[in-house]
Amino acid sequence: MTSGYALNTGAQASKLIQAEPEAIAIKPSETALIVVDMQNAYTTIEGYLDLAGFDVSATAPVVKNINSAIELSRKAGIQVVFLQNGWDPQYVEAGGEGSPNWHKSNALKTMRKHPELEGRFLAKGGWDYALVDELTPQEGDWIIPKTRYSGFFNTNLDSMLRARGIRNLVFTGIATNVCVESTLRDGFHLEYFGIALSDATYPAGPASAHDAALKNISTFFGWVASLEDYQNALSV
Ligand SMILES: C/C(=C/NC(N)=O)C(=O)O
Repeated sequence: MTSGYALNTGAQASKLIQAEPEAIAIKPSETALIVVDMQNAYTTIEGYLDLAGFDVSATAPVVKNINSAIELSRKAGIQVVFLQNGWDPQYVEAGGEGSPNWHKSNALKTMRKHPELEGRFLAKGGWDYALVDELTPQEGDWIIPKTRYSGFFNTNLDSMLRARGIRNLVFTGIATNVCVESTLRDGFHLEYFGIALSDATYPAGPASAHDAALKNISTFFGWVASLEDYQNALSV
């Protein structure tokens, strides 16, 4: 009798990704592409990061590279996972003064400083919260809402990955030094192998913040590859 569910038999060939500090082998069925917070807030002029004073002028090539990574992943049978950051429109999920998030979130701080922006940043249902038009999830992709920097914190991400035997996480998205790094680090502590794509990620802050985050990842928490490295591995 067939149950209608596909079992992961583990018979798939490994793909070798050239990466820093060394090449890493992944099986597509045991790998997910994590697309971190590709929302208007982080990517688009007039979004949160832009209005809070961060430079988002060079995000277009990153969006294009993420699109390529998504298409390559879907073709290879790699699960695509969109993370989406934000809170309910009343900001209850953001935490009040008793939460460090209330004190450190530049979105909340900017809205407090400019009351005319109140309710605009990262509120579920709004334009700022929405994923960018260029990266629309398709059937079979997962969308995981989150309320803090790490995609593992207070979400179902770990159990959803674990249930499918997924052990490797390829990271794209914004920001390299905040939500990408936070999620990759939490993944490391949960025994996931994290690989950040250097040209499919973008910082909140200067290029040096991007470089430092990638250096930290390749030295302590995971691996760093380029989109081309990912493409080359999957095409073999
Ligand atoms: C600065 C920031 C980064 N978020 C992210 N997606 O990396 C924020 O959410 O305030």
